[in-house]
Amino acid sequence: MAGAHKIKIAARLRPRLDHEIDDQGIQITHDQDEGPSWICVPNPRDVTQIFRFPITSCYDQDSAQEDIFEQDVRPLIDVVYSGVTVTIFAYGVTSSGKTHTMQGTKACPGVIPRVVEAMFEQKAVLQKSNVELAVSYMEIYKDECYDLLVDRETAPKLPVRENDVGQVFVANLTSIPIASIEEFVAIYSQASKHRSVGATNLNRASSRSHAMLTLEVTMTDSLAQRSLTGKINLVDLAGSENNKLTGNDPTRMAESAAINKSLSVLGQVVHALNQGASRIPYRNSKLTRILQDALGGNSVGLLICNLAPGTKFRQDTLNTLK
Ligand SMILES: Nc1ncnc2c1ncn2[C@@H]1O[C@H](COP(=O)(O)OP(=O)(O)OP(=O)(O)O)[C@@H](O)[C@H]1O
Repeated sequence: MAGAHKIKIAARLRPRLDHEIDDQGIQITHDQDEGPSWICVPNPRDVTQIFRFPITSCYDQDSAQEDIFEQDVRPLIDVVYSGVTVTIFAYGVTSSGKTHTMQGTKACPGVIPRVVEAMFEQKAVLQKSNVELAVSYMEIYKDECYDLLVDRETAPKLPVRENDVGQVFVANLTSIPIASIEEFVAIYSQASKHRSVGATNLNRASSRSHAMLTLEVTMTDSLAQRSLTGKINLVDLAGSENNKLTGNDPTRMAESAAINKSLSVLGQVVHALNQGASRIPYRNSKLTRILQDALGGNSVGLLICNLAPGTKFRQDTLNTLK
């Protein structure tokens, strides 16, 4: 799906919110022909200079949840069912629209509910008895992994291990079989409550951790005695941090350092993969270490850069796009 690139990059600019000034700080322009769209950001130090970033999959303020799903996400469902691991990330500063894009609302469902629906639709098309779906859900907070499908009060930090063939995995992570969308919704809403309980206990907001929801499909051919497993990881990344706004609170500074380090390593990994580099720095953060198999090999990735409009986000937008 991504041509020469292992990880496709898409961008989505959210609309201006009611309390925000309409200063048209960040713009999207389209070429007349079929070429890429351009995200245009004035240099904060010299507004006569405009940085232009070409992005093939570009969604402007008026784009709908279904646009991004139909164009960039739905084609990946078949890829998952062919036994491949797919990972979709939402990346961007706080309030740029990551959660809206991934989760959405009841009226405007985002990537997660649409993926779940499409996974069940595809299951119904295939031989039902031989196809099983399971869900797991975890978060990475300050470079440690926590299971969101267990009670947060007692949840231990989960260790990251490597198996005999060098595959990295999170040990003891709960995986629950799901037979219907309703079952998924019940498990997911309970897990989301765990996440907010954890947030209160640890004095943090949920956007200060990375949340990874995984749907795994196992297709068993009993005659041939073989099974095939495909996976889709849906990752709502922590908001990238502007250190100037973080203040001197030691807890916040430690969170901020962990978030920025893991996001910067993710950026380096995506860049190295897309350049075909021989050394990929997966080991430099837990996020990329866990996703090592999901990012490399035959896996497929989609990184959605969420952008907030307005002049005050210019520097953050430049950091995201660079
Ligand atoms: N495409 C969109 N259309 C309409 N409203 C949007 C859109 N994207 C984001 N919003 C609104 O903008 C606000 C911020 O969005 P959201 O909470 O998704 O940001 P976020 O990047 O997940 O923030 P955080 O990092 O703090 O979790 C919310 O009120 C959301 O409803």
